[in-house]
Amino acid sequence: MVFTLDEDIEELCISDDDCEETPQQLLQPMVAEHVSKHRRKSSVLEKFPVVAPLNSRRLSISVGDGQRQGIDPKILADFKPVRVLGKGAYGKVVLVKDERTSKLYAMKQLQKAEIIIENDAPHDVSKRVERIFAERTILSQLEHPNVVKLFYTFHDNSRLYLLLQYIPGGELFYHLKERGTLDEDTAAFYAAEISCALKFLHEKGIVYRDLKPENCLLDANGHLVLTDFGLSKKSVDDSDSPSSPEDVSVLHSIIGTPEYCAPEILKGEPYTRNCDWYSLGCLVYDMLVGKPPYTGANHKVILNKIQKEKQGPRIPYYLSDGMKDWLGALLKKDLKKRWDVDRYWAAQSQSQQPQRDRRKKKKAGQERTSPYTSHFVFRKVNWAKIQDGMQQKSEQGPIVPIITNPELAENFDEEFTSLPFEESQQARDIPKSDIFEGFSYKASGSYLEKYF
Ligand SMILES: Nc1ncnc2c1ncn2[C@@H]1O[C@H](COP(=O)(O)OP(=O)(O)OP(=O)(O)O)[C@@H](O)[C@H]1O
Repeated sequence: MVFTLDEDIEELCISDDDCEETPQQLLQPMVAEHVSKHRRKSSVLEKFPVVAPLNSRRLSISVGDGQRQGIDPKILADFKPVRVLGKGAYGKVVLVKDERTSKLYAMKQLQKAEIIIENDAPHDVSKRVERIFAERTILSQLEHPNVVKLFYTFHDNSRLYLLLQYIPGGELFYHLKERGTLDEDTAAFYAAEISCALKFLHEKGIVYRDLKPENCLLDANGHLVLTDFGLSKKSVDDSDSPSSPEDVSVLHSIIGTPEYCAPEILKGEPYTRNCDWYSLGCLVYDMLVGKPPYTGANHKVILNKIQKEKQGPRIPYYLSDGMKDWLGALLKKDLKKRWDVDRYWAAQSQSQQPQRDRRKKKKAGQERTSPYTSHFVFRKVNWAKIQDGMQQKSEQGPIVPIITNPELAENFDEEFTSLPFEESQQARDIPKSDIFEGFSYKASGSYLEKYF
């Protein structure tokens, strides 16, 4: 499945003024103290109008509103707010406690008035609504140890609410601030857990598209959990052939954080699920070096920098040869030369390989056909254990968050936890809108029992 981005990307020209660093500076090793001082948040997705694709339809929602379905809908009064955990484009994420069961959840609140902006073109509004429904629908269909779980959704006159599994270890990069950079084995550990989550999503036809530090949380045992599916896309089929005519132009959208974004997306070209592997390369580069390969305030600046490099970013000399090789294979700016991880995930016997692949291999072309999971950087990784969830259940990760009391949200930034949550209770009513009808959802009884 190939997607395109229809963002208003202006004509892009290479200008020296846009570049903030020389290649030499890029290659300099960074002292941990320096890195931690300079580590910053990647840019937050702004609310900006989007143009709906010609043939876009609102995602069909299989589960109706609670009342209509008789599913015992939740209401806001069922939950006591405990602390603010974070902020997003349309509202806050608040740690809440179920008044009846005392269970903790992360409640993502989205303000309807921020979504339905008066004077906005109707298709812009419907595009935003579509994304919100997509997050709810996609999450309700997923069950993976490295993907956040969704338990309930509901709405009232002013807001939409997603009741998510509370991930108490906070953002991975919160811990990185204290450490500066990670060693290669630790980075490979997180890379492997993210890879399993991405592979799982891709197999379900979902492109995540928003891999960035803020969306990588640590659970109580130090395992990585992906959150925020507000930009992910589910395709009708999961084929990856760019030549399929109905594939192109299907999904148009805006990507929020340019630093971790694949060049084809920044250029507004068709893209595939492979864009997630480029983002993983950027994220791991950031873990090891202290910043992503290309930084800049907007798409144009970053794209200028990418275009200056022939193949991909220069990788610091102090990384091992194995890590340089792995990063280089994922950070190829040309989609055709980038490692097609989904395709070459594990070793295949000769007979399993399509005729086409074998011919390519003989020609020793640019495309990498070696199995991803057997790469040298993953030599200490037990893939089977991650994939069946045993590692996440029975072993601790390399960074174990300190949690004396989960209600204290000790691993979240004070910038958020110090915010009064009362403030987050004020929101403008949108009484007469039925655009959000069908949003409410409750996970199955067995699912709820399994995870609580
Ligand atoms: N399940 C969770 N458990 C704990 N904290 C969470 C959870 N989900 C989100 N957070 C915190 O809240 C922050 C914002 O959440 P999220 O990214 O889902 O919101 P968003 O509105 O989609 O943000 P954005 O506009 O950046 O896409 C996260 O970076 C994280 O720190």
